[in-house]
Amino acid sequence: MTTLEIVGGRVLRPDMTVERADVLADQETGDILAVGDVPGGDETLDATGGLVIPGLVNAHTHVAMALLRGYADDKPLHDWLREDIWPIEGVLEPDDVRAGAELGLVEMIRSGTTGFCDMYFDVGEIVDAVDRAGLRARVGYGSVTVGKDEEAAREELETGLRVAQEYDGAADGRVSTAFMPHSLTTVDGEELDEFVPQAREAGVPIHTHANETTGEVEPIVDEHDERPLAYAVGHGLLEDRDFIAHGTHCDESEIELLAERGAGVVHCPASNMKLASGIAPVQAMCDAGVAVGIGTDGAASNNDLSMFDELRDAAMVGKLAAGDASAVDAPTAFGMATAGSAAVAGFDAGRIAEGKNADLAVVDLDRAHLTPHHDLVSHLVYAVTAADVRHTVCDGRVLMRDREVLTLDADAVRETAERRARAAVDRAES
Ligand SMILES: N[C@@H](CCSC[C@H]1O[C@@H](n2cnc3c(=O)[nH]cnc32)[C@H](O)[C@@H]1O)C(=O)O
Ligand SMILES: [Zn+2]
Repeated sequence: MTTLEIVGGRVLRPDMTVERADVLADQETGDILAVGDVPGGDETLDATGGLVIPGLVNAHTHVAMALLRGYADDKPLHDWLREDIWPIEGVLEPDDVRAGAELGLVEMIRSGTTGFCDMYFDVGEIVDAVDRAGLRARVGYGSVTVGKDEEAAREELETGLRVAQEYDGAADGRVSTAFMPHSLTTVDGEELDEFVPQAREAGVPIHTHANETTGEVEPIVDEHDERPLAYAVGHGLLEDRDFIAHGTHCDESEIELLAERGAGVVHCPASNMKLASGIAPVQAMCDAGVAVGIGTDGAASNNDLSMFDELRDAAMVGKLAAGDASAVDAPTAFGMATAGSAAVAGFDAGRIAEGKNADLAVVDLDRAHLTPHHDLVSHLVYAVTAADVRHTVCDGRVLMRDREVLTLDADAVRETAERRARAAVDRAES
């Protein structure tokens, strides 16, 4: 057994209290062995002046879209996808997806994110990048069938199933998968009826975008005379390991349905604000007992992958939505982005406790904007930024030490991404 010891810092415990403690991780199993007074480890990380926190879990993103950051802004979802994003995604090559994924992974490691859920294409490239970068991920192929002929539509869904089976357990078990029909309006009900049972048989959960905009809710209500999430249940979705992205426009009956069935929701506040999609009723979901996590969505609708920005957005917009300054308080927000997101993703992470995955980050507290230390959970949600993250660890392995990313060559990743992004834009616009 080789061990990693994180020494000299304070530790955020699962009950959101902070104590002076060291953490010992087993680097073979990737689990936390002990928190408190621990024996010396084979490898040491210095956390003096820092706070050891569970690594953040970005429960819904499209990591390779880092390549499209700033490519198309200031439009609503429908136009943004159809006029800009889908056309340029149509010219992306597997090496572009790899370059975008690596760029996004560097940004995640730098901002203390240790796990994420991803929906995209060329998933093999993403899995390879995750394997080398050292993070934990649940990945899938986003199947879109709208506007496609029958054969192409079937191919999309078959690819989704094949990808979910092929990569489950990859990267020494750090990669898991899901079947990912893109949304309730871009895949139709009969297609779900045929493919959802096959995903169940394969034993993978199902992840889809749902109720993101009113433009996605209205057609389903008009055509089927039921709310989208009731429609989803009618087509075999929303079992307890399943999770939806957004849930921006959920009424009371849908919140109840999610709670009853145990399906998760990933709140993406920045994307919802930027595309003016709406404001998710997050406090009401939490009150009803819905499993809620937080995600950034892709960097083209955010425009960054820092979960610290997302935490602040989630707390702020949650208060506005509820008309109540006590809604989505700091411990609730931080819990959603760690244990909440981990539960939605199906990761045994999100808490610093014995037996949990050793997925964590160390935040430097000795900074003017984090002074004084009245309440460190408040700082994590309202004041910490990505640049305050000093070390990042996943599965007991150090991915970033003293702000240096160890698993990817951050400069080379940035140069390749810049070059490939330019070439992709030239192809898309020629
Ligand atoms: N199989 C499809 C790709 C689907 S991947 C998932 C898709 O979701 C898109 N996407 C990104 N953000 C959002 C969002 O907020 N709502 C819906 N779709 C999004 C993303 O651009 C990508 O096209 C194909 O080959 O074209
Ligand atoms: Zn999305």
